[in-house]
Amino acid sequence: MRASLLQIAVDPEESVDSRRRRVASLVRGQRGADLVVLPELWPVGAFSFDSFAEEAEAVGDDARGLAHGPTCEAMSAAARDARVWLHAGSIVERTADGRLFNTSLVLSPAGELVRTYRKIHRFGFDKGEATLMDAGEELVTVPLPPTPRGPGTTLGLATCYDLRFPELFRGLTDAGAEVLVVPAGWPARRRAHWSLLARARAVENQSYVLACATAGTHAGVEQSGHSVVVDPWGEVLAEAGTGEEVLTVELDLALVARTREQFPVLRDRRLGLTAPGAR
Ligand SMILES: NC(=O)CCC(=O)C(=O)O
Repeated sequence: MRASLLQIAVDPEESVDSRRRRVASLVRGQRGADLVVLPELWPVGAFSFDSFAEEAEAVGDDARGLAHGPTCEAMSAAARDARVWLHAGSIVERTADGRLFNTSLVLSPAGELVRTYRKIHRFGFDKGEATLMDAGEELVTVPLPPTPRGPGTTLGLATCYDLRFPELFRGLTDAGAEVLVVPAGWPARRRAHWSLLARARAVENQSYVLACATAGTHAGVEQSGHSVVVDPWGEVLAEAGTGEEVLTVELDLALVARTREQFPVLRDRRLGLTAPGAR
């Protein structure tokens, strides 16, 4: 499977509208890839808390006749034109009852919104995202069908701060995920954590990790960049620098099963142990 990660620069000089148009054209340029991945909250910026409410968008539902917001519309058209599966990163979703979520969108090569994932672990402790948004409650996997180039696979979805919670990734692995996709807006000052955790999640789950971050500086927070693709053995297949960049990588999907068979660490788990006296 050919995957392209688009590490998008989010800077205050560019309006949300023009970034949306620019990113749509970058996605259109990825024809030939099977899967394209964008970062977390790239339209508005993951740390632009003051703009969350203003830039919040509806997530539509064709079956119920509910219109899509502008990012979903633009990404749907771009996925269709490029004929790629598109993990369009995340947007600020506003629900009909006015709540906000950090919601990832997965679109098919026909431009159909097939799944959404609402970020489960909100970042900010008692500030920012953690106070402005509601938390998702559901683990999400997305089956991708085989292509003329190779077999199908199952994506497991997580977003940025989720990377610090191994139990979420183990849940995705138990649900069949083989390729863990992590859009992020990760600050440069914690870049060492980002790289370490992306490799850790790949090694412990014997899965590919596609971790796609933003570049640039917004709301005074310099972004890490360093999007990275890690294989199930923990090898870094490709890593971006700090600027806007496209990483294109060929994934040998059979390596997931081979690694799990040859080094069956997942089979050796001891579940249900408790400390003496624990209730
Ligand atoms: N947008 C985020 O979730 C940021 C996470 C982060 O900065 C960290 O975990 O460190």
